[in-house]
Amino acid sequence: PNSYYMDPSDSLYEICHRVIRDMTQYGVCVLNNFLGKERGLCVLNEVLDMYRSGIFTAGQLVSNPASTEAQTIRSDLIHWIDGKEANCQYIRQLISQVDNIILRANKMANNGKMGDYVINGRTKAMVACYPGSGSHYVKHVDNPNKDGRCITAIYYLNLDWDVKRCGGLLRVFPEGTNQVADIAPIFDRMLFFWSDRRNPHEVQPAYDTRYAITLWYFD
Ligand SMILES: O=C(O)CNC(=O)c1n[nH]c2ccccc2c1=O
Ligand SMILES: [Fe+2]
Repeated sequence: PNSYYMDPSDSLYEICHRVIRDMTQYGVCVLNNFLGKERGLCVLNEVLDMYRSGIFTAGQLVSNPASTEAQTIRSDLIHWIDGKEANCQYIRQLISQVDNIILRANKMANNGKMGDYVINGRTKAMVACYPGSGSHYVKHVDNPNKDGRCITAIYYLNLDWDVKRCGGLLRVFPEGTNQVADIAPIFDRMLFFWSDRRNPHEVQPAYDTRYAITLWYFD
């Protein structure tokens, strides 16, 4: 699915129409320039301040099967927020913007269902940081066993991210095709995909600090 470059003049209607179309056709939707540079930078700065304050919890330790020594690579570091915390006003605005799109798209989609779901809630926001040095996330399905999560929404915050230099590519392996969707975690990019077995995906080793904010919507 070629990603869509948003324009500040895009109406909520147009954005939702695009989300519905891509989710229905590909199960994946990419929106670039989601908040615009200024507000995107405000969100990034809130995340950087959070990270520097050290409240992120240690990610899983993954032993590095490739190497012989028992070197372990720390993978994702995460922190859950509901957006009402202090110094999170721009993250809160991001969350409500995504809520508006999902809930409106849900209404607009045929018979009030996007896919086969009637979305009625979401998780808190998970701020994730891959601290470079090869940190990655092995191929997985977010919701393999019907835990209620149906849409994964990820907002990327990485300025001047060059996958050739920094790695950290998100590769989605949509079920039923040998086509993969390669999504670079570039600044101000918004990504939606079905959370279930239709979209196995992996985060390839990152060699720079890589930030993202994820929301899971459930029915
Ligand atoms: O950052 C990305 O591009 C994709 N990211 C993921 O697929 C992803 N999926 N599930 C998780 C569960 C716990 C902590 C981090 C994660 C995580 O980064
Ligand atoms: Fe995932």
